[in-house]
This record gives sequence, structure tokens and C-alpha cells, in this order.
Amino acid sequence: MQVIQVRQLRKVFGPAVFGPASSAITAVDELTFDVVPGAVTGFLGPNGAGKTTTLRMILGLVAPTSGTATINGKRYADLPHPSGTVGAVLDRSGFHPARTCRDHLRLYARLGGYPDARVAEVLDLVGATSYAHRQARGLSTGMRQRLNLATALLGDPDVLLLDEPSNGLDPEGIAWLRGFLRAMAVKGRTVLVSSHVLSEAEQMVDRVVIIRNGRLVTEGLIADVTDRGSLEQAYLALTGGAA
Ligand SMILES: Nc1ncnc2c1ncn2[C@@H]1O[C@H](COP(=O)(O)OP(=O)(O)OP(=O)(O)O)[C@@H](O)[C@H]1O
Repeated sequence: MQVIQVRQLRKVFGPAVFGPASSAITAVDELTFDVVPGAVTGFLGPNGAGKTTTLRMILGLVAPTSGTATINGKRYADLPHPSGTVGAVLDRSGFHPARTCRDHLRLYARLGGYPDARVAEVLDLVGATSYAHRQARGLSTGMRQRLNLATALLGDPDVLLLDEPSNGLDPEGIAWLRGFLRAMAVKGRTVLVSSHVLSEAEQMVDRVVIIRNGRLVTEGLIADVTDRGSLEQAYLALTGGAA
């Protein structure tokens, strides 16, 4: 079963009401790809390629200009239990500065209808138990990343969508993330991770969907796409040398 299906997805921003028509930006352009369960899929492309806009359309946060994005055959808004189906980390700023990690998670557990006991479980899953008592304002970027991930995991979702999850992580954190995502995939979960750092993504993913200027460049198993070279070499060859 193809859990995430993106079909001819397109997003044009603008033009501004009084601006010239040329100010319209085509962020995503006739994009079609699948994300399958049991694998970590890297959603790759340079800055401004349209990765975040695509993830936001999959999550129903941005309305497509045309095309569809579905999860288990349904648009996100039509899923019966959205937070129990999809866990997403899109930005890193959703914390009240004075709230502790544990209280932040308790609040989101309550909002999602999950038992309080789930808070300790997700703290443990992401390795954040030791700083659960600390206020969000004092957390490092890597600690915030883990807390975001813990929040996304509250509903034990089958699908994980993570936008640049290795941003701000130290090498130890990146190694941990790699192991964590791998374990999720082994359990049959569907994992889509965006990144513009190809060397890092290469270590972390089984499949890739590469986009540029909002359009699909290629998708497939990383071994097939790279054909024994590095992902960076394959990417440069596929995009005519423009990274
Ligand atoms: N709300 C918006 N209004 C206008 N343009 C936007 C908006 N959101 C994104 N864009 C534009 O759409 C294009 C794609 O942006 P997007 O953030 O999806 O790229 P990205 O691949 O996630 O980039 P990065 O790796 O830098 O995060 C860019 O040209 C961006 O400026």
C-alpha cells in the first residue's frame, strides 16, 4: 500500500493583489510521488525547492493550487484520527518559553486525548527524560528538536513527516536520529524526512524523492539513484550540475 500519495501537486503563491503578475511564485509544480511504509524516505532538494510547501500541503496547512496529497487515500483533514495517524515536525518554535518539557507534553497529550502516562514514554523514546523538568527557554536547538519529535510521537503515529530534523543536532544527535528513524521504518512506519544536506541524508534514508524548482528530479531506492557513486554526485549529474 502506498501510504502517502502526491499527485500533480502544484502551489502558486501570489501575485500580490496590486503587484505585477510576474511576482507569482510557483513553489511546487506538477509534483507526483509516493512514500511507502517500512522505509525512511528522504525528501531532498536545494533551498527553496518546495520541500516545506509540499509537506505543508500534505498536512493540509497550505491549500494546493491544484493536484492532491493523500494519506491512506484520504486528505489530512478527512482522516478520522489525524494526530494518531500522522506525527509531524515542521517548525521549532511552538513552545511556551516558561513551560517545562514535561508540562508542554502533558498539554499536548491532553489536547490529543492521550493518557498522561504517554508523556514519560515519549520522553524516553527521544532520550529527553533527563531534561524533562527544564523550561523550554533554556533548551538547546538539539534538545528542542527532540522535544518536537516527542510531541509528534504522542499519538504513536504510523506516518512521520519531519522537516529538516537534523538541523541543530550534533554528530551524536544525528547518529541517534538515524537509529531512531531506522527503528521506526523496521516497525513498518512510513517516514518522510526533508533535507538539503545530501551527505547527511545519504546516511539516513533508504529511498529518495529529489525535487528542484518545485519539480520532481527523480525518486527511488538510494542504491538505484546513486548507482555506486555518492548521492551528491548523482544529484549533480541529474540536475545538470546546479546544486
Ligand atoms: N507563504 C509564501 N508566500 C510566498 N512565497 C512562498 C511562501 N512559502 C514559500 N514560498 C516560496 O516558495 C518557494 C519554495 O519554498 P519552500 O520553503 O517550500 O522550499 P524548501 O525546499 O523547503 O526550502 P529550504 O530548504 O530553504 O527550507 C520559495 O521560493 C519560497 O520563497
